Amino acid sequence: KCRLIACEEAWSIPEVAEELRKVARGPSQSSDKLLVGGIYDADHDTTGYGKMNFLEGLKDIENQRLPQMDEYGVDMHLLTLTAPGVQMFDADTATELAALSNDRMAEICRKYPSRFAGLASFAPHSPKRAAKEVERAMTELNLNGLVVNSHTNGEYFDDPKFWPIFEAAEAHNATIYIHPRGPSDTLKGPLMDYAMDSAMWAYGVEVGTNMLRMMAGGVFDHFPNLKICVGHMGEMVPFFIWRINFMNSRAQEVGRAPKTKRSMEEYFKDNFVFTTSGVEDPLALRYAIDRMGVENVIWAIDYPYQPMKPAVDFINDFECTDDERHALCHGNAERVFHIN
Ligand SMILES: COc1cc(C(=O)O)cc(C(=O)O)c1
Ligand SMILES: [Mn+2]
Repeated sequence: KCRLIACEEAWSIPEVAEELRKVARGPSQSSDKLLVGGIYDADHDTTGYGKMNFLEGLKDIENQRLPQMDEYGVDMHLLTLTAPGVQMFDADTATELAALSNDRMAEICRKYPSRFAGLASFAPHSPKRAAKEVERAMTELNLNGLVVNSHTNGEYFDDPKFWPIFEAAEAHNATIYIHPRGPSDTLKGPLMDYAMDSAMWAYGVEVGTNMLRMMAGGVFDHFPNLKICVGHMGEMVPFFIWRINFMNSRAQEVGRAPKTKRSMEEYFKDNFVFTTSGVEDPLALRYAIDRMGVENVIWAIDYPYQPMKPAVDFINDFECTDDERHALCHGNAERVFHIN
């Protein structure tokens, strides 16, 4: 039996849930408010999200999560503070709750060192304090990397204001997992109907847009050793990478896009890894492995938003070599997230 480490596993704490409940009742116009209302203010839910009641599963470790991990043979969950994390709060509240969440996460990892690892949160809208939290998380708390939920207040990671965070991440060999959230105010336009604001479509557009802005904006020329992880089979980028590369190269030639030292394909291959979270499609996985290299592909469940058993069956039934299985199921995760 292959060791199974699931690498996009959502979790939350009561203090963050309570703060999100206040956001749900507040004036925010963020596209995330639908989901936040449905999950954290479900008794007032007007959006239908609440019917899927994820909140118990998010806060739980011992009652459901661990027993299911035992039942289905999942050795570890790499925990992340679930989207939108602390990014809808003011910078001070966000900084405080990120630290509290990281402390709680570290406690769980200390209590169950062979079952849980964790990605630390930070407040991107307070970059200097975020860089300090990165250092604390990676040294004092001994956590396994970082997680952030794409944009903050509509700003993307090609903006140099965020670069102190990348400096700290690079210095501590901390991979940053860029997880989705609803589309920013400038992106959301036609995405707000038919439930397209959610994981069905806009989540991928939001993260994919952030990824391309980073690659085309030259972030990896400034931070050549920065490692980014994304979920959902690479947020559509692996399928589109030929066209992205061709059109960006042409844009650079005619001066429409800034010159970069390396190509979009090279940045995606060298500075990104991605997980299978929420895309349980064997053909998509086989393409991703063959196109981007198996060392860049990591198995994940996306619990509790995806049920655990189908995601385990998906990877156990996937046709691959022993080396590929080793890489997908735990080898890549151990390397990228420093898991023993
Ligand atoms: C933060 O809330 C989420 C909701 C869902 C969903 O299935 O509705 C999926 C994800 C996710 O893909 O991580 C996150
Ligand atoms: Mn997720």
